[in-house]
Amino acid sequence: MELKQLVTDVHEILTVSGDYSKLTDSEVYIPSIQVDRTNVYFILHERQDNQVVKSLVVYEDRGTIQDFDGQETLEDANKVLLVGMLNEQNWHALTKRFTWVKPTSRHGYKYTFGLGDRLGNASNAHLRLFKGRGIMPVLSQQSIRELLLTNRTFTDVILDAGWSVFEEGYTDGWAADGDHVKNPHEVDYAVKTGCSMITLDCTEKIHNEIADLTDDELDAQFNALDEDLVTYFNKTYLDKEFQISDQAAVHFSKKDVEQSVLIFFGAVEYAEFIYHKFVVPFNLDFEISMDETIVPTTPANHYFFANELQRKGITPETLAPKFYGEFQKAIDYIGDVDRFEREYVIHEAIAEHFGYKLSIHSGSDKLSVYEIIGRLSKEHGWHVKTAGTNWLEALRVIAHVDPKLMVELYQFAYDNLDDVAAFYVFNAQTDGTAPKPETITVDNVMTLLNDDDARQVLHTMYGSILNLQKSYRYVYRDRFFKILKENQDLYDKYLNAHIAEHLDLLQGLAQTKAEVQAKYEPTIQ
Ligand SMILES: O=C(O)[C@@H](O)[C@H](O)[C@H](O)C(=O)CO
Repeated sequence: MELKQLVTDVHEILTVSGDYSKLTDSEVYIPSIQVDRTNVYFILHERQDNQVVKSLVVYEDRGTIQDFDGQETLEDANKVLLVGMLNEQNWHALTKRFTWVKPTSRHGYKYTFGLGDRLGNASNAHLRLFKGRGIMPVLSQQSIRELLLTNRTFTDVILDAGWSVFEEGYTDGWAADGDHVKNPHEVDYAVKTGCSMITLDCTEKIHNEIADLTDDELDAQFNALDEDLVTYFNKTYLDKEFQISDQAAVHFSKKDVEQSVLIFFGAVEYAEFIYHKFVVPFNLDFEISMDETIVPTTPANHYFFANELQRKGITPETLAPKFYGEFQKAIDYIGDVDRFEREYVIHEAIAEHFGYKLSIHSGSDKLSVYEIIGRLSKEHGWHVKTAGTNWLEALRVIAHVDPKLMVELYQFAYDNLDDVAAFYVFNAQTDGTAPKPETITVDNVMTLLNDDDARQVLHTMYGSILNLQKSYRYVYRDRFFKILKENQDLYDKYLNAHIAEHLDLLQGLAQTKAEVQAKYEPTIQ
């Protein structure tokens, strides 16, 4: 790029008083322009080999610009024009000048939505969709499992999202979720790399095996606890009914008390430990999740958990119970929707009573229940987490642009599904109903992205696909990213339709799955 031309661009920006629509240089990405007195910052988009190459342009006082890392600079009177990469040093320098570029707590935002961008190239499209929607995007939301499988770090994830925030000029606030962190080591890592939020996954502290005990065995284990605990739990809960709202009450039978204690109390104590070690000292936005366990969280379990947390002085920002029915990855809700609604009313009342919001995990594609969640949590707010399904939208681009490659990817994913057996639990893994690869051709490959079982196979196999090597070279990764880079507009269109379906239902802009599908899906065929 021509530095003198960029100085001319800066002067033009400074003279047009905020109306950038007629800027001469079309490589200046208009949403990114920031002017602070006579300092100017923007992202330059240069087209090379059908791809957009992005650079940061800074025009600042000579005395202050030093903390940026420039590849090229040019002096202009008492100013310096600098062109640099979208790297960590430059992002930190920008966050000192524009606080909104940094992730922040969800506290005070009524509706928040986790986007889980596994590839680091979906946030621009997401931000364009979220502008003006009144929902805070948790752009950076990755589980430790995803980091391991994609070979990324929390720093990579935050930087990818943070640069998109700057590029799109998104000043309304965004968050970074260290998702499904399970032990102090992982929490520490999330906190120190700048996550504004953690999701403490209590799975390993939840004793599912208790649910299989007979009544006598349950009773014996409960009564083997120290006497003061047994007395306290019985006195507080046994045969008590807690009226938590006009519509909702929670009653504790003997079994409810004993199961709640033996299944969940260890997790309560663990949450207390993490709270004092990390949440308070680092002023973290705190979510507690118990969704990836085997036993559903009954209303009694949920009330018990929340009440014990409150007794310890802990109010998380959000809490994710395991709701009735199945929230499997990358497909719609499985279960009786009416019963889901009846139980959701009680979970919502418990959350409101204790002062936090419900968090809906594995939220991608749960279009059959979003109208319910949006309606019942409208007053108090909600947090919904997608489960990395932007990856499937990326595969939709591959299927569209290079169907032969997509046929190959599916064959590979299908044949190597054991790779993810230790990471994910899902139907398609076990029931053998996923389409047989020999039935998939370049002509029907697109159907994979709309087939539940095929979606699950592809959704979970991202790590194996991206990291497969032969002779020390990636087999798919480079081709995959090249296609995405060359077709970012198509990818953005798919991303937009996918997430917009969720948001419209949650926001009450549509009432049924069929309605949002009819609205968005014809646009992505
Ligand atoms: O694949 C993952 O580990 C994540 O996408 C995970 O499913 C996600 O963070 C989640 O659980 C959201 O509910």
